[in-house]
Amino acid sequence: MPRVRSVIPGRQRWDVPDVCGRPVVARLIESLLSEHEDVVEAHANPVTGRVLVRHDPAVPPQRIAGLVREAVTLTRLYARSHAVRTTASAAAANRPDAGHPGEPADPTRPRKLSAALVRGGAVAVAALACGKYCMALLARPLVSLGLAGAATAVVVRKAWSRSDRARQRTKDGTTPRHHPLRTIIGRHKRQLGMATLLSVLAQLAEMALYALVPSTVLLLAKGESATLAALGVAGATAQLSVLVGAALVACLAMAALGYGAGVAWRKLGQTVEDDWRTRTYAHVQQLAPADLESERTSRVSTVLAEDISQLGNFVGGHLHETVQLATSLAALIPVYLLLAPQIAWVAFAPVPLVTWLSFRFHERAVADHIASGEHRARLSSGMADNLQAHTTIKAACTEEYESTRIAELSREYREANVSTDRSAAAQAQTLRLAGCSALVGTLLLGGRAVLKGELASAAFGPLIELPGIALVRLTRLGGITDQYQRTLAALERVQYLNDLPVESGTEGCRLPAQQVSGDIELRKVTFAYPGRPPALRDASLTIAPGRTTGIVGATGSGKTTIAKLLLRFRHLDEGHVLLDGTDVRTLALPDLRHAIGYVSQEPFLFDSTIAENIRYGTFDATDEQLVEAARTAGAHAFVDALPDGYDTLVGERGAALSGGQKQRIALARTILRDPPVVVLDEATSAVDNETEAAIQHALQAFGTNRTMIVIAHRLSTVRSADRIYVLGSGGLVAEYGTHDELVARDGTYATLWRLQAGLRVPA
Ligand SMILES: Nc1ncnc2c1ncn2[C@@H]1O[C@H](COP(=O)(O)OP(=O)(O)OP(=O)(O)O)[C@@H](O)[C@H]1O
Repeated sequence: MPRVRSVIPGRQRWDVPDVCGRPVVARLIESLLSEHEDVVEAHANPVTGRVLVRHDPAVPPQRIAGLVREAVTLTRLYARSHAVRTTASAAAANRPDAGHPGEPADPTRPRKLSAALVRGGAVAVAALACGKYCMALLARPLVSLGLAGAATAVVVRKAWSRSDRARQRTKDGTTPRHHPLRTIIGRHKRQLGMATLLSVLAQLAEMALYALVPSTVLLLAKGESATLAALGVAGATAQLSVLVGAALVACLAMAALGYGAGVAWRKLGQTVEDDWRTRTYAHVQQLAPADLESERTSRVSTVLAEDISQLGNFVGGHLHETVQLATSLAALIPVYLLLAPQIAWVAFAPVPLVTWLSFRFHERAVADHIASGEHRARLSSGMADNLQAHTTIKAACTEEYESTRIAELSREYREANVSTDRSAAAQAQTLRLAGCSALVGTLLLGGRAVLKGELASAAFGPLIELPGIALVRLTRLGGITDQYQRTLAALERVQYLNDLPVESGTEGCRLPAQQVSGDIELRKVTFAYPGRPPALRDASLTIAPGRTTGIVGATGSGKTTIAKLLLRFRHLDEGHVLLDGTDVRTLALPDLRHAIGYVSQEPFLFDSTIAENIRYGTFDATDEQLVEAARTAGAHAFVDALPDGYDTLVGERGAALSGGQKQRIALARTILRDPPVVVLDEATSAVDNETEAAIQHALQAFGTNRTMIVIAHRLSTVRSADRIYVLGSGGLVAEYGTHDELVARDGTYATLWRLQAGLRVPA
């Protein structure tokens, strides 16, 4: 049965065992899901058996789950009615191009096969019947080139529609206004023009060189070149010098222009990548925290790193190849038509075949690479886990077990690679063979034409090797098309991220931090995280300006959520959150966030020095101010004791510091900012009681005339607060008062206090 792995708004991942090892089932499920208008993209991986469905986030997840189950059921029904393979046919299924045993046959396969047979038969019959007439027709250059062109177009079109899973769509499902390439290149059209020009010239220089070498050999054989003599260069020696000189110039031009083109394309690729990355990153910075939270961090960073690199790599590498291919074909066809029209057909006959083979082999190579990529991913994650879990491994004495496990993964990866490499080598040589057949055919027919005197050897000689250049480039067509498809898919993901709405509200009412008194009120607030029951239900409380207010309560009672709503990290569903009597939704967002300093339970430290971390957000603070803030946060003593003091590097996410030290650095950062309202959300939960008492003592002066909201589980943290709220479930205020009042009331707080103080709790 299909099993859901993860559900987040707009995306679901499923484990569908039916897909595992069955590409046709995977394709069927993808197309069944993609038919639904709510589904933006469906991808079924026959290697891992996973199905990824991207959908309109407004559609309830249950509906998408229903669609996935329905697609799996339909596929099974289809499999039962169409693909009961007999043992005999299973033997045939072992062919590399056959599907997985037991998987439903491609529904269109019998029809396709018979249509192909009919078409092939018809062509053969026609060829036999027409015989000489057909050959005469083919010998007409425009007819043969037209046929080769049409056949190539059919092959390309078929391959395109087969692999076109990443059709570009805009968010509302309409066709984009610009061609995707134009969207990718953006405003760098001049750079594109220059790179294209250099590519075209480099390609022409290369072709000239390939034409000059046989011309020189011909001159040596014949003793004179009639063409050069007609141009006024008399004598074999002079003619040889001219040809060799021209070859040298072509050689230099090819190298110089090739260098220029390579640099220009790479530069363009880098520029495009840099442009998209800077723009997208700036956009991501502006996203609302709720939107960013709903997108997985790993997904966003994959888009920012890999997808944007794909755009740059395609422009810098594959677009260059495409221009070279187009130039070689565009230059070759007129040259042949002009100089040797009678052999043009044989020179270009392999074009559709090579194109077809290129696509066909590429599809197989992709499947091979997916399989070996899967093994590589398993090996890498196994090794990463292993390295991270070294303490656990040592403690459990499982070193040998782990070594064997990694060796097994490595062996599987090696075997997958060996078979991939073998088929890659076979494919490369088959393509080469197909390409070479053009050379042999050209030699045979061209040679006969020369012998019969129908074709001048001076015209035939330079042409022999030229189709080879185009055919070699053609072998890359499958790869280029695949890269283009991948680039479109990457562009779609990048654009999706860029289409996420930025945080609104920069234009609201102004409230400069100096004018904030810090009067805060939650009025009948109801808020639920997407797909969850309300975290706050009709919650109301007031926080007096310039005072310290403690908020305590059971885990999950909504304490942090109150802070998030105050900072507008989330938008409430009902009610009001007021700062100085103004609804925070109407305040200018920068003003609101400048007015409130927030220290979370798990503070984030950047991979830089302690001083830089404390200064983060108050970059112009003096050293004295920095040390003073660290003192107030109880951080100075331990920082001072470090060999590098404030210049100590804290490591990735502050890995080189203890939890309590990190918290004190984060506290110092907020203290240095000096905001009129401070929210400490379990900000000292990781420090020992003694240090916390010292921090509280230091914070007393800092908290004077400042609104301090202290969220804590440890009641000693809020003991000295002017008012303490005790939250029940859904953020409802169970009781409030000062510490002494609450203890005297003998309610929830008093019970908790006795528990934490180690006093006996009445039964
Ligand atoms: N990003 C989120 N998505 C979905 N639900 C969430 C999210 N963050 C919190 N919740 C849920 O909202 C409720 C309130 O969470 P909140 O973090 O405000 O509680 P808390 O009182 O601060 O808890 P703790 O004392 O454990 O820190 C919890 O049930 C929690 O599971």
